[in-house]
Amino acid sequence: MTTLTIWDWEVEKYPLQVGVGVIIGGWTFVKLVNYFLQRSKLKSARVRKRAECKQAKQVLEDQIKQRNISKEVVEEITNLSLSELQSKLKDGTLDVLDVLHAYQAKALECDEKTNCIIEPFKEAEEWAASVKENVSKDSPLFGVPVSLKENYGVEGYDSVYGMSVLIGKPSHEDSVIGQVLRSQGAIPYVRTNVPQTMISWDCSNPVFGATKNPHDTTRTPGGSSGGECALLAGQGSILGFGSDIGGSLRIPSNMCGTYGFKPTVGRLSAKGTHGCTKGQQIVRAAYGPLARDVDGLVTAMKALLVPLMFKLDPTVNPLPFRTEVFEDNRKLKIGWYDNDGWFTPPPCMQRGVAIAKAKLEAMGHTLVPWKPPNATLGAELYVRAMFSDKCETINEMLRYDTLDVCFMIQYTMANIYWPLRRFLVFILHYLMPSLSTGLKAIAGCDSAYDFWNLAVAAEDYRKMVIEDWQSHDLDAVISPGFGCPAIPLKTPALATSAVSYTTIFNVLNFPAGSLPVTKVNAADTANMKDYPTIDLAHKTVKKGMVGAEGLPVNVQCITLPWHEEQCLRVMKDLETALKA
Ligand SMILES: CCCCCCCC/C=C\CCCCCCCC(N)=O
Repeated sequence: MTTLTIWDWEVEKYPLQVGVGVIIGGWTFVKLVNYFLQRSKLKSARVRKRAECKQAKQVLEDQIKQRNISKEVVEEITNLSLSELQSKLKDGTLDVLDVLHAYQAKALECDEKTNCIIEPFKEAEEWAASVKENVSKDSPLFGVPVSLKENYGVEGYDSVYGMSVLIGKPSHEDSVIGQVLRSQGAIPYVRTNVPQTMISWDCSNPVFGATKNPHDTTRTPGGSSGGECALLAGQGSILGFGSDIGGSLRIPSNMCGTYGFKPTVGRLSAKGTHGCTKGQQIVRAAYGPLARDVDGLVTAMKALLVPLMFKLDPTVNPLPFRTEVFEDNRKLKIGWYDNDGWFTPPPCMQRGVAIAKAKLEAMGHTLVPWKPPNATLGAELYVRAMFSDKCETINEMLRYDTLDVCFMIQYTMANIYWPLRRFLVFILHYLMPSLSTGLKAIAGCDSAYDFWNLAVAAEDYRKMVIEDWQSHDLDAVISPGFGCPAIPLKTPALATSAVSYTTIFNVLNFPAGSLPVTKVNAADTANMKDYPTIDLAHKTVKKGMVGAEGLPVNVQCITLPWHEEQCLRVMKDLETALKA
């Protein structure tokens, strides 16, 4: 009888070992082949998607060339404020199509510099014609071109947010915000870039690449509504719409010197929008406007808070815009803080608050020191909620994908094996306490029981902060716009702790807006010599501040839930005082 030998093994002698070996080897081989096949499928999808979007931009560019619209006209139109543009569209001095064409041209110019646009809407021209035909000139957004963050669903377009697995899965309907905007005469014309997963304050992904800051293209525009703010700051948009689950409307506003407003969750509809944390209900995403001035934010809120939105999405609070609250001129008691005790912002951010405080005081308001108690607990609750599923939803989506640098640190921290995590949490507690807290919190929840307790802890935290706020009889609060101004591309993930200035108002679900107050100056950078470098985040910010002169510095205005109009009123007062 002949003996079957495999690599000198005699099968008859070791049948079990050989059998197990063949099964394990075969399984590994199949898994590996599948892994590489899936990866290459996703790579092809990315290549195809990029090519399609590039082609759509090229088609638009060719149309713009044919239209022969002069650079002067483009500048003239795109330099108008929203209220100027509205009145010229209304009285017919400007035509809806000319305005659209000017913004399309300007948007492509911005994109060339910052890579802020994913793609133009092919139907924009058609939509503009329909507005001219069917929408009254008295409608609040008659003929106003608007840009949309990529996670707003638009029929026929896929919302990918940097996850290749979502390519080729288009939305079947428009978001409610998109529908209301169009009913009010607005014309969506481009969709803008975001960071992979949108759980990052940078703005890059493996599908569309990195968006850059128009003030300094070596720096981040912030995120996750980074494409929107880069476009607004470059005058390529007059009104944009984004989302905010940790500062995504306010962080890029701070980095790009634009205006952003995050309402209470449920004031504006989330229906028809996308994101990978939809199942996480402790800290929910808010949707809101981005603009070039406070009036732009107010116009957008007024245009959206209408019966059509309440009908299309009966889950929102049917509260129309309360103009009497926005226009009230009662003097207010406003709390202020420039350090939350969790992350030390650089001097420019503290100077921004000092400027805002002085301006508001000069207007007759009373400013008192106040900060949300226990910012460390606020940060911990935020991270634990965001990763309460132990990152499984995202892990599943990214299984065969290329990981972007903007999400690499969060991903790695969330996926560390538990014995190593425990060890690192213990060691880092003595070396870098905030990183230790973050690493512990990012482990998420072990059970539904654990998740319920987290929900209770978040509720208790909200109650405690509201009580403290009310015991000081505050109408509003001002704070740094973020933990730092724009830092170099690819470095935000190393300074994630700086998000505590914005994430806290997502945990609390308070309305919060961001507006520019000043720019980084030479004294600010010189004062960095005393800046603490206690951990990686502070070190990253200190390094990032080199050469930061001229970058925008924003402040945040915050009010209690559902007091959007009062928040916008404080922003308006501050803007007026700054411009005086
Ligand atoms: C708030 C404290 C951060 C502790 C640092 C360590 C853990 C990092 C984990 C998650 C941070 C998520 C940052 C989200 C920024 C999201 C902006 C947005 N989409 O609204």
